[in-house]
Amino acid sequence: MSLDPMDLKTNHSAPVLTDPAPISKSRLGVHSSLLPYSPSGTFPSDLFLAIPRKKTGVLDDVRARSWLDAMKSSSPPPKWMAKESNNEFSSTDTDVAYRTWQRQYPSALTSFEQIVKSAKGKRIALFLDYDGTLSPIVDNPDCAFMSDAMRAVVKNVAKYFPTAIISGRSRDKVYEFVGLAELYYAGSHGMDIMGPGKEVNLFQPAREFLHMIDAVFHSLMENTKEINGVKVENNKFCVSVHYRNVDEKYWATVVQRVHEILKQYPTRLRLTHGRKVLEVRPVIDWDKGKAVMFLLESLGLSNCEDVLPIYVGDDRTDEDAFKELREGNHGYGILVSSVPKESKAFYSLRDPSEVMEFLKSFVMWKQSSAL
Ligand SMILES: O=P(O)(O)OC[C@H]1O[C@H](O[C@H]2O[C@H](CO)[C@@H](O)[C@H](O)[C@H]2O)[C@H](O)[C@@H](O)[C@@H]1O
Repeated sequence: MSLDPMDLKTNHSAPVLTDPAPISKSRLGVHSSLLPYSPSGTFPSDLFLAIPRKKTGVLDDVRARSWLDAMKSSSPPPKWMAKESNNEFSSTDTDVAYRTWQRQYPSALTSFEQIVKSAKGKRIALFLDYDGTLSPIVDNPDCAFMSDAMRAVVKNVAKYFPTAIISGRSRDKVYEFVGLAELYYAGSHGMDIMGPGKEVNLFQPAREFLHMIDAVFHSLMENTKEINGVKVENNKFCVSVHYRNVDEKYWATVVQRVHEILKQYPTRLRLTHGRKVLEVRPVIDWDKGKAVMFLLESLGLSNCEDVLPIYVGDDRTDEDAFKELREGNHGYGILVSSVPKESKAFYSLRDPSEVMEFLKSFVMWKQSSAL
């Protein structure tokens, strides 16, 4: 797995890039998929037009500048610069730092016995993130394929435990990558939930944003098209703007173009920051954590006493699920990371290959306990 520089920082080091005007509490719990979409007010009709921009290229907005800072602070200096300033850690230092970190976030592999002990008499529900968890991080998001071996293991594990894939990707895209009809899928960071079988929509809390997100996707495509390396991905209820392949000197331009679009929707859309990606999302009180709780409820597994939910993920958006489980004293979050970082998870795994080992262990444990 390629090491993502973003991992070198803790989750708390970068600002949270959210819109300041969250949805009102009165809408909490309301299935807004049941509400009609109203294109009034904040939805400009001329979004497909390129937006006139300043010639200077200097970021003129505090918020846009803080986005850029977050992108930069989550990337290490180039190797030559690190060497010159004597900043380069030896691999021994890195190993020591990782082992020290593991005291706080023990390996889920070495703690496997402990995990299954606490699962005794309980029903386990598995929640798996996709990118960086089931598939390695790669330069081209369209080529983030999971291995056949991983697919076989996920298929096996789903025979014994209800299993859901929770991803920032569109549900269709992640379904296409995973290809297992027997799973639950929550795409768009949990905003598009489907049950096993063919097209069983369970919940789409951001349905009213569908047209807006689509328009923003096209505007972002238009407004970033001349920036080399940018990739805009339509995730149905959110949009990803990837800058992994953009020269760092153009990151400010990426931010500026995203900001130009986003400021048209000051109360409707917000920006979050993932692994070399900016993500435009609706302002609704919904995230991967809420999706997990929704799925547990739908599965009739929301009784904490006899259910052990386990969530495996690598990204900031997975922290919402870790937090939900930790605060509800409800199962375990497992962070996938090959470098130390702060998390609400309980355990850790280094990379997707360790995730595969962990899932295999579950299958073996279940098979042996059925003998
Ligand atoms: O919730 P996830 O399943 O982890 O999805 C999060 C984002 O993953 C993808 O982007 C990331 O993986 C790409 C492929 O390895 C990588 O090129 C990119 O830099 C990463 O940010 C996906 O493309 C995004 O849409 C997801 O939101």
